[in-house]
Amino acid sequence: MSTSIATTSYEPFTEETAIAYIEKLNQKLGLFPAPSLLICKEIGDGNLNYVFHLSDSLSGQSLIIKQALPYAKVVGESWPLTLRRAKIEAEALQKAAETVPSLVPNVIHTDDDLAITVMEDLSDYTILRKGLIDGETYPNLGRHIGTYLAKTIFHSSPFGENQQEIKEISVRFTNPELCKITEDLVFTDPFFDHDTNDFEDHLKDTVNELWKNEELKLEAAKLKYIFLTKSEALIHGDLHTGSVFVTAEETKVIDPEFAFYGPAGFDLGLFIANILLNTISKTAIDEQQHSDLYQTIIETVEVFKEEYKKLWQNHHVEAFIQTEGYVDYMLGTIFEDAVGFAGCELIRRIIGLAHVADIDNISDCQKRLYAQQNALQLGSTFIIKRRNIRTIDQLIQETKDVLK
Ligand SMILES: Nc1ncnc2c1ncn2[C@@H]1O[C@H](COP(=O)(O)OP(=O)(O)O)[C@@H](O)[C@H]1O
Ligand SMILES: CSC[C@H]1O[C@H](OP(=O)(O)O)[C@H](O)[C@@H]1O
Repeated sequence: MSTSIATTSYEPFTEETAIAYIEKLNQKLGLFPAPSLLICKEIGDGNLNYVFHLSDSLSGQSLIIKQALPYAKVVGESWPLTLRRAKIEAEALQKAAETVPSLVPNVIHTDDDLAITVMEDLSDYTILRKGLIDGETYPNLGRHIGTYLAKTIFHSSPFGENQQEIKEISVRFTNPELCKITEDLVFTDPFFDHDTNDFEDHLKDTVNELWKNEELKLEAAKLKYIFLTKSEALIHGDLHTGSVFVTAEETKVIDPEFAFYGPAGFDLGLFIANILLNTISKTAIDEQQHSDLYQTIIETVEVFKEEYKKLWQNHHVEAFIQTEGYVDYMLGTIFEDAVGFAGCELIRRIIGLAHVADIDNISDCQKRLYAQQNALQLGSTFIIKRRNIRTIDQLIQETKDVLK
C-alpha cells in the first residue's frame, strides 16, 4: 500500500520523527499490539540511505524503515540523488514478491512523499558479505540465488511476459540517475584516471598498466554499451553480497533501488564477482583454494539455467520458444555478458569509489596487495576472454589459474 500520512513534504527522519511516524501509521494499520512502546535506532551501513530499526519493547515485534536521502550518503550533499529511488526499490521488491516471495522481504507500507519503505525486519539474518568474511557457509545460497535470478529475469522478459505489459513496466522502472552511477562507477571511471577513483599507492603501477591496456578498454567499452542499451529484463541492478541477507537455511535479496530494464546477465555477473572477491581475499590470507565458494557459484549458475529452461518449456508467450537451439542461445549470451560484467565489478571494487570489506579489511599490506592484484588480473581476464569462457567450469578454471 502506498499512502502519505505526512502533512508536510519530504524531511529526513530522525530516530524521534521515525517513531512519531510509525505511531501514527500504527493507528491506521495496527502494526503493533496496544499498548506499545517504540524504540528506534538508525542502522544504515550502505552508501546511500538511512535505515531505521523500530522495535516495540512490550511485544518484541519490530520493523524497518528505509528512507532515501536527497543525496548519496557516502559522498554528502554535493552528490544530489533522486528520492524516486525509494519508490523504485519498493516496487521492485513487490514485483519480485510476485515470483519469488520467499526470497525478498515483505513490504508493509510505502510513502512516496517521504521516500520511505516500511518493511519486514530481517535482523535475525546476516548480511552475506559479513557472513562470508566471518567464514560462514551457506549450503542453500546457490540454489536460492539461481532460482531468484531465473524467475525474476524470465518472468519480466518477453519470454515470460507480454510485450505491451513489459513496455508499461519498463516506464515505471526507468531509473536514469541510478543507472548513471553504475555507468560511471562500474563501467567508466575505473578504466581512466578519474577523480572518483580510490586506490592504494602500492597499486599505482598496476593501475597505470591497466589504463594503457587498449584491448581491455575496447572490451570494457563494449560491455558498457551492452549495459546502456540491452533492455532484456527487470534486473536488481546492484546484486552484490551486501544486498543479500542469509541464515543457515534462508536467503533474502534486499536493496533493489538500482532496478531497471537492463541486461539479463548483469545480476548474475555482480553476484559471481562478489563471491569471487571473498574467495580472492581468503586465498590471499591463507593461500588455500576455497571449494565451497566455487560450489556456490557452480550451483547458482546450474540452478539458474535449469530453472530458466523449465520456465521456458512451460510458457508460450513467444512464438519461437520451441525453436531448437533458441533457449541455449539465450542462456549462452546471458552467461557471456555475466562473465564480462563480473570482470568490470572485480576491477571497480579495487580501483573505483566503492570498495568491499572482503579486500579492504585484509590487515597485512602484502596480502592485501596480492588480493587486489589478483582481482584486477581476474577482472581483466573475464572481460577480455568472456567469449571463450562458455561454461561455469571454465570460469572456475580461469579463476584457479589466476589464484594459483
Ligand atoms: N529489512 C531489513 N532488516 C534488517 N536490516 C536491514 C534491512 N534492510 C536493510 N538493513 C540494514 O541496513 C543496511 C543498509 O541497507 P541497504 O538496503 O543495503 O542500504 P543502502 O541502499 O544504503 O545500501 C544493511 O546492510 C542492513 O544492515
Ligand atoms: C555512491 S554509490 C556507490 C555504490 O553504492 C551502491 O551500493 P549500496 O547501495 O549497496 O551501498 C552501488 O553499488 C554503487 O555503485
